[in-house]
Amino acid sequence: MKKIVLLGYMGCGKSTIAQNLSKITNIPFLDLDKCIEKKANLSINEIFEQHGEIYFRKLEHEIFVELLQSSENSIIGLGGGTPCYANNHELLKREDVSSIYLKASIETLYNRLIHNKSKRPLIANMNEEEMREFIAKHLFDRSFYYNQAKHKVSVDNKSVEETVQDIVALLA
Ligand SMILES: Nc1ncnc2c1ncn2[C@@H]1O[C@H](COP(=O)(O)OP(=O)(O)O)[C@@H](O)[C@H]1O
Ligand SMILES: O=C(O)C1=C[C@@H](OP(=O)(O)O)[C@@H](O)[C@H](O)C1
Ligand SMILES: [Mg+2]
Repeated sequence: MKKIVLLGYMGCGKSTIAQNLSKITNIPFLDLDKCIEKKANLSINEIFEQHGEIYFRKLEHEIFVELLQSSENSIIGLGGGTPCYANNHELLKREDVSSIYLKASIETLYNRLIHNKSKRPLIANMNEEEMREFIAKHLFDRSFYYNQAKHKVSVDNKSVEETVQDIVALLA
């Protein structure tokens, strides 16, 4: 049983690539954020608003562990913070896990997130200048955890299809 785990900062393409990689490989995909929303019956924003981030991180860890324990092969798209809490980065090293860091530049992340921030509570209320500064510092702080991944794929200036092909080649 193999788990292909996609990780990286908000906006690097985890959810999108997981879905497209699944189409090419016929391996079922799961988006951890979607699994969390289903379990809580709340959106990510509502979980942060009603219960706070610590509650979110606890749920995120519990469901990540649950997904890794299933006997099925799967592709799992993590949330941007998953590797950075509850020692989840240690789970990326498991024998049955192929962990892949989708590495993006600050510019790439900013350009993708500036039009996609409303459902991301950590940046939803930031203006452009605050967001650019936040991403730069937050990515730096988190890079230790992202670099625990077994593999790294740059996503800058690549189409979804090109990134999927990079991952297929990597796993061959
Ligand atoms: N290779 C790519 N090229 C251009 N835009 C992309 C690419 N991959 C993802 N996107 C876009 O970037 C945004 C964030 O993608 P998403 O999959 O939600 O990232 P994550 O799950 O890592 O936060 C979405 O609008 C998505 O359509
Ligand atoms: O970086 C983070 O801490 C988060 C990233 C989000 O997932 P995406 O990376 O899919 O946006 C989601 O888990 C939540 O908003 C927290
Ligand atoms: Mg996502």
